[in-house]
Amino acid sequence: MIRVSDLSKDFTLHTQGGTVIPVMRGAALTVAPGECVGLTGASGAGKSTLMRMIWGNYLAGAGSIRVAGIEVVGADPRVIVGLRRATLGYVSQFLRVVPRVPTLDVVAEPLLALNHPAEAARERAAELLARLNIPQRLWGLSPTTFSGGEQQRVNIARGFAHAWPVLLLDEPTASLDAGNREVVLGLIEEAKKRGTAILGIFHDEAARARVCDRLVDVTGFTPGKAA
Ligand SMILES: Nc1ncnc2c1ncn2[C@@H]1O[C@H](COP(=O)(O)OP(=O)(O)OP(=O)(O)O)[C@@H](O)[C@H]1O
Repeated sequence: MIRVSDLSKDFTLHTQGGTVIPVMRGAALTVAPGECVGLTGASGAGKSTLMRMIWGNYLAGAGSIRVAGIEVVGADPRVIVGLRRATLGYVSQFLRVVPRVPTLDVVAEPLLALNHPAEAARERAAELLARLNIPQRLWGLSPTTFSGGEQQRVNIARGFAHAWPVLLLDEPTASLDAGNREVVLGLIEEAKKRGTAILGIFHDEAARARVCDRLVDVTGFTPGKAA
């Protein structure tokens, strides 16, 4: 479902005399349906950069990223938008939302974008919000004023609203209490069972050991540090 091959990336610091920083060389990995692969490597090794290239936010310098058979490197932005709508989900570390949109709609939005009936979309959103212990009195409010942990749980609910066949998870259990962490691990396990291909960054080692089938150390793709 995800196939990365011979991927490289440099950052050019335009505000600092155009300094070019090579951050990735020859990155390669695959994630099969129903599999969860964890990215490891020290801070700064390039885990987030690799994830953002797959998501289509960072441009790759060279190489190939195929998500459900679609080439992401050099893709037209419309292709990326289409891929994200139906195929590729992403739970980032922080929730970014349009202000004033109620939480229930924030979570239902991916389903509404796929033309699911509004009532069914909101039902699914409510089910996830309840499961993630967001009090019902908050559902009608914008999550912009929520606590960090509440925002993260809204983000996770949104990330699991649609059954995206491919899912990117950036520290989904960070800063969650034990009960909510358990809920998130359960959601990940359910997604794997229905065949979702998952690529994740988990600093929570116990969570990683529980849900990941394999680990890929990105240090092997860091220029000058290759094993
Ligand atoms: N937008 C950017 N502009 C310039 N350099 C960047 C940018 N984003 C990341 N980098 C550099 O790329 C390298 C890899 O960073 P990245 O955030 O991918 O590491 P990471 O493995 O996810 O680290 P962490 O575990 O600390 O989140 C670092 O040296 C970082 O400074």
